[in-house]
Amino acid sequence: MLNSQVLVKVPASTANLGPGFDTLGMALSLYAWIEMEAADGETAIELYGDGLEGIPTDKTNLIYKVAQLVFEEAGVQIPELRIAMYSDIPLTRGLGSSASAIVGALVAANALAGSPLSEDKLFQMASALEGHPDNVGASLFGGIVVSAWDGVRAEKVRIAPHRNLEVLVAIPSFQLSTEKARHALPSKLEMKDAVYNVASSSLLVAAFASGQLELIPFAMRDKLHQPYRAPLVPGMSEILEQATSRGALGAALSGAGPTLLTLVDRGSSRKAELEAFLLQTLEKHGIQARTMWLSPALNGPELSIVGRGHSGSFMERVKGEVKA
Ligand SMILES: Nc1ncnc2c1ncn2[C@@H]1O[C@H](COP(=O)(O)OP(=O)(O)O)[C@@H](O)[C@H]1O
Ligand SMILES: N[C@@H](CCOP(=O)(O)O)C(=O)O
Repeated sequence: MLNSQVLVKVPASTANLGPGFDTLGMALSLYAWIEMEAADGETAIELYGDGLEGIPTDKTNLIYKVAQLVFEEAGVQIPELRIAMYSDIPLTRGLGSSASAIVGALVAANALAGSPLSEDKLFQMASALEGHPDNVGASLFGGIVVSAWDGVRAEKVRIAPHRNLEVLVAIPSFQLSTEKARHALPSKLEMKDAVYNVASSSLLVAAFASGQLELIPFAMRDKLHQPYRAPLVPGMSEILEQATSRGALGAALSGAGPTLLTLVDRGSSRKAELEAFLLQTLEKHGIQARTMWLSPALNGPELSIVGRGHSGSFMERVKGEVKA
């Protein structure tokens, strides 16, 4: 049965976590909301929130296009849509905004069509659309997600994050597209660097799975992508080298950057020192940034079916002021 109007809250994500390039992802407590319904007239797309300038509000919009792929797959026709989106996830900063938009659109459109597609099917579609499964896996399943995609099929295992894990991100004011940061990568690697990353990434996954947070400083090191991306983010090398001596369990470029991510023990007494270190180091290199304390998000998308005759505005529903 088709639903009339749906609202989806979807988490941001951090990909790679250092050595797990295109493989590891963690959902973060920073969210985007997408509301979708069949439009009476022409398609209308409303964007709320800061920093969404430049995102198209016509049928070239990513959310609209992804929704149509779901309808095609499901064999239903809903060509005209009303879409509203509000997002706290900064765009093009390495916090998975595109993955959140894709996952939110897939889940919303599937719900609108009466949920004909399985969660696994949505994961396969999301991985193919994003081109790598790490961000979309985290946004879709929540927690820490280890995934592998061979270009045809993606498989994943979800790990519940340790309750003491906290996340501090430093988000530079400049944008860096994933596409540009992927172009900085070499086409060939030394065998010793590949071995280093297989070892680090495997150890990191085992540390997360077994709750051995004390292994994170050793395991969260990378020679596969971060050294090549460091010139794109002034101050990054210094932060990655020194963060563990300033109170972090580990530090990494978040996704393709430019955001820098540190994992922190929730009970640490050195949080203020670490935060100041991140901001001062970036500032020393001429980079304005803001910090945010986040937690791993334990769940993937939260879906509400907005009943007919509902009252209130989209933003009131986002803020939970109106019961959907
Ligand atoms: N809600 C959205 N609606 C439409 N397009 C979006 C939305 N969110 C992100 N995008 C697209 O994704 C791009 C950012 O993706 P990307 O470069 O991978 O960075 P990141 O995913 O790290 O924020 C934006 O420039 C925009 O084109
Ligand atoms: N594994 C990808 C992750 C990109 O993440 P994003 O949040 O920057 O889109 C990569 O490192 O290129």
